Amino acid sequence: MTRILLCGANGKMGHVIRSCVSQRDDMEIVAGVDLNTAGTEFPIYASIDEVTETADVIIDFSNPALLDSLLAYAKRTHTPLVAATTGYSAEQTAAIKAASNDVAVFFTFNMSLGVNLLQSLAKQAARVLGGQFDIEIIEKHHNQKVDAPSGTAIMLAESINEALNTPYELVYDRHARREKRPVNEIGMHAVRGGTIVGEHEILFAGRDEQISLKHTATSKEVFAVGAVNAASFLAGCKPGLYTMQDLLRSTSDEEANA
Ligand SMILES: NC(=O)C1=CN([C@@H]2O[C@H](COP(=O)(O)OP(=O)(O)OC[C@H]3O[C@@H](n4cnc5c(N)ncnc54)[C@H](OP(=O)(O)O)[C@@H]3O)[C@@H](O)[C@H]2O)C=CC1
Ligand SMILES: O=C(O)C1=N[C@H](C(=O)O)C[C@H](O)C1
Repeated sequence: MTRILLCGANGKMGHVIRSCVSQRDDMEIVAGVDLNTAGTEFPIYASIDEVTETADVIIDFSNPALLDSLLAYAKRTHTPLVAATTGYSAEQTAAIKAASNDVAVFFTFNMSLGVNLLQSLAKQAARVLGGQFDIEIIEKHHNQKVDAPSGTAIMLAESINEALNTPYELVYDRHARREKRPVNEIGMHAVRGGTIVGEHEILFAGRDEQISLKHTATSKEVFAVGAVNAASFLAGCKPGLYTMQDLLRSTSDEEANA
């Protein structure tokens, strides 16, 4: 039985993770961390330092404000961490990666299978079209989202830059500019409204032709299933930085050996 410590346990994703775990007989949530400690079937603490239960893995869908104590706890207790929160500064992202020297960390800004494929398709398109087509990333999310642009949009832009010979500049705001668009930039656009779960489109716009790559999530379950599978994979892993690619590889290895 894999024992989970769930950070952000009373948030939107926290509730979907709880429902997802309740449908599995190989996992249980032993404790939670959240600013809202309203009681449930397991104890929820306001601070991670108050947690007394031992867990095999942490799943974090909370807020960047928790990061320092979260990483300290994971390292101190040698508990692998599935890091799913977004909105980090560059320094915080570097701290997550550095923590993986001491403890297993699964880090991605998007737990869905489809976005993982979108990332490689975007890289492939950028290799062919870079320097000729303008690249714009448009993401759409619900009106409760606090960070912009989304972590996924940043992750997609970084993947595109890995594929290009010279990285493009990420441009977040053109409202004060009075100049034509140079080709070596990626325009980043965040739309917020209603209950949109999550949409990411990469537009490659060339002369008289356009290619659009797009992923739409229609429920938060796609993220929860990915995170719970990642937790099951990560529990017991040695220190290191793990991504969706590692999870997919382990799943296909298991299928091949079955
Ligand atoms: N990687 C992925 O695939 C996905 C990532 N996410 C990311 O996960 C995060 C959570 O999303 P969502 O569930 O929608 O957000 P919510 O705001 O609904 O949930 C976050 C929860 O964390 C709590 N919280 C805030 N600050 C702290 C803190 N310092 N310590 C402990 N708990 C805290 C919040 O409490 P309170 O409400 O009182 O502030 C809230 O209950 C976001 O960053 C989001 O972008 C979301 C979906 C998919
Ligand atoms: O806040 C959300 O809801 C989501 N956040 C993630 C992000 O910022 O990329 C992933 C997903 O699109 C949902």
